[in-house]
Amino acid sequence: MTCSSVQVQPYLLEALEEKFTLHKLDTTTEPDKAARFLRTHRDSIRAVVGTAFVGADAELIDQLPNLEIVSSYSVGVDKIDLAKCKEKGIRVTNCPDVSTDDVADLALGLMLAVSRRLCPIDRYVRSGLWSKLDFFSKQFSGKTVGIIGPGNIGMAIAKRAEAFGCPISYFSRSQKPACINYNYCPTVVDLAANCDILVVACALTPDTRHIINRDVIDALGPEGVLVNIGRGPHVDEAELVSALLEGRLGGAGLDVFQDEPNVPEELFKLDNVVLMPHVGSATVEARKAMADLVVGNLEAHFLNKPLLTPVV
Ligand SMILES: O=CC(=O)O
Repeated sequence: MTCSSVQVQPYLLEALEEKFTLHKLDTTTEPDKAARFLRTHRDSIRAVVGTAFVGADAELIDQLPNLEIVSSYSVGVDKIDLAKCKEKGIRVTNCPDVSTDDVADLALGLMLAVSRRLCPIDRYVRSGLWSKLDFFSKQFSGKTVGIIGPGNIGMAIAKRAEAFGCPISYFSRSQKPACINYNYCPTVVDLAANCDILVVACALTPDTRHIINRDVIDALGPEGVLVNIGRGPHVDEAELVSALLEGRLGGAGLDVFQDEPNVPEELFKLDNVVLMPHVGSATVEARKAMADLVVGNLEAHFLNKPLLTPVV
């Protein structure tokens, strides 16, 4: 089995080591080392454990002739070549549901942090500027929240925002019966034009890449806030950065970036932006439950039992 060890809890590594023969592919080291690793282990590897950052692309899959399953320590499976897995009969599992509350909590945290300017005001206090600080911020309660992708996470965000008295609008390809109390917008531009805070909560697919483009940003406007807890490539980052620098967008709360771990440096000097290092699901509780699913899926596969959370 191979495991990308970036951002993996010791708990998961220990469980994998106890139950399987684990080879750790450290993707942060030089490419030569990774190539050597694959040459050494390619024939014995029957399972890959991926993460939200490193999955199994066509190149990796092609190098592993005996690969049977990719068990991802993530909800999103955008780093796995699903078509290739289907074609080769390789099973794929992910970790749905167990981090929904934590990701939704972080989305609300980002909305509150940007609206109430929590980070810059905290910095003023720490630097002894209590009496001089500009402490005014914008109300969050009652603001219209627009959700792109009313799936499990999107609905958990909506439910929390409703408790703050926020009317909810949403965009998805079709109207959802579960969203009967929410306002449906048939396009993302329409949604952006009709909300104060726009949240990206959909899966990353070829259709949703750059779903936040210049037109959407302009429709959200200089008072609008963008929150992204989805994936970096959902947003045209160059457009986002210029809109923020030019004051065409009111603010942003970002947990994900186009080229992680690289964050556009221009954002560092902006007080209306809150930056997180892709940690939506990174609570001890959620990551433990995710680790249990990764191991449970692998055990089920090797015992010929039904997978717990199959994707393919
Ligand atoms: O981004 C995190 C995940 O997909 O679990």
